Amino acid sequence: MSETSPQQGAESICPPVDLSGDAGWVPFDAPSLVGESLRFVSGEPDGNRFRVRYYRDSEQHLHARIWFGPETEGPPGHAHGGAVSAVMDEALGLAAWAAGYPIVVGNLNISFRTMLPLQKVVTVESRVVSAQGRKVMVHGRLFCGDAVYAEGECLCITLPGR
Ligand SMILES: CCCCCCCC(=O)SCCNC(=O)CCNC(=O)[C@H](O)C(C)(C)COP(=O)(O)OP(=O)(O)OC[C@H]1O[C@@H](n2cnc3c(N)ncnc32)[C@H](O)[C@@H]1OP(=O)(O)O
Repeated sequence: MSETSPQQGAESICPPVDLSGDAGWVPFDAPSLVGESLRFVSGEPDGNRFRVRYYRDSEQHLHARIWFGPETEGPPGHAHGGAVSAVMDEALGLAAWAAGYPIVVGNLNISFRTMLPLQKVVTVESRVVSAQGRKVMVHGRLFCGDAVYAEGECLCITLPGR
């Protein structure tokens, strides 16, 4: 018979982090646009996985301020590539929605440029670069200061009837 020690299942919650936006950014309410379904990345705003806030700038481009917590670990002390990809999938897909295109992601190419240390606040910036027929291309970059951690090219496909 196994017993649970007091430490097990009682992982401590990391302290609050500053996810405030740049001057001129306006908070973007993703659930009011796409519903409450974005729980995988955005669902635990005070947890130890991801903490995310979305903003739009004066040109309506979507930005995400994101903290990668200890539960996103891949290589020791650094974020898992899947965690980075999940963030890019959500942020770049949401950028298309925010631009007026009801889409799902059809193809996502990520270049991992630099290993991302855990418990760091970074930014994802995005641009809808083209829209032809049902295909909407969104480019994005995950960075902090001069350090670029990942770049993404996201082909979004509009859903008929939405
Ligand atoms: C709610 C807010 C969510 C925002 C953040 C979350 C983003 C996500 O994670 S979405 C979930 C992950 N994505 C998915 O599950 C999508 C799964 N795939 C599908 O459902 C379908 O393949 C779908 C809808 C993308 C396309 O299928 P379908 O509607 O039959 O369209 P289809 O005719 O195949 O393709 C339409 C056009 O897109 C192109 N296309 C589709 N997929 C791709 C692809 N992977 N690569 C290149 N081109 C593609 C086709 O070539 C076609 O082009 P054209 O019009 O020039 O002939």
